[in-house]
Amino acid sequence: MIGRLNHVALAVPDLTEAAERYRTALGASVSEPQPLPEHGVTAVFVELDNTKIELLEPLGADSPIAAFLAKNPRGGMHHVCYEVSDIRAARDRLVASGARVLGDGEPKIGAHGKPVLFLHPSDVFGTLTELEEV
Ligand SMILES: CC[C@H](C(=O)O)C(=O)SCCNC(=O)CCNC(=O)[C@H](O)C(C)(C)COP(=O)(O)OP(=O)(O)OC[C@H]1O[C@@H](n2cnc3c(N)ncnc32)[C@H](O)[C@@H]1OP(=O)(O)O
Ligand SMILES: [Co+2]
Repeated sequence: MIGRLNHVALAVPDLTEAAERYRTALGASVSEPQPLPEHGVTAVFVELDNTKIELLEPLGADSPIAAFLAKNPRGGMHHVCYEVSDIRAARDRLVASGARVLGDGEPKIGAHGKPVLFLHPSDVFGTLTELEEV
């Protein structure tokens, strides 16, 4: 069911500083900032040969990553994202296995313009897990 690793997301306290560090010290190709108000974050993507790194900073008062950054003020690994071909079938299979889907359970459009869902970290061994339909 799950396919490629689409991205690994890092929450950072300062997106501009993090993007610049990836560009200069790590020599990476980094996208321009992408505000995602419906998700409460601003994101950039670091393009790698085999996957992407998503750098995230909070956007707005109700950002879902604010509590994470309060606990991890220097930033930290926030979630992984796997690709699936049918996100509703994947959701239904995971819910049938006892996993909780966050939000109202309906896929939302993510940073890549594709439907995404999140599984509660407690149901996937402590790692917040995103699915993206490709
Ligand atoms: C979709 C656009 C973009 C894309 O790729 O396209 C993105 O990826 S946007 C990413 C930002 N959006 C989300 O993360 C949405 C899903 N996340 C959530 O709904 C929350 O972050 C949630 C529910 C996972 C945690 O919310 P919050 O931290 O406010 O709640 P708690 O503090 O009560 O935490 C509950 C429990 O979960 C543990 N936790 C929290 N965040 C993480 C994490 N990133 N990885 C692992 N575990 C996490 C937290 O420590 C608590 O554990 P407990 O043992 O109960 O103390
Ligand atoms: Co993501």
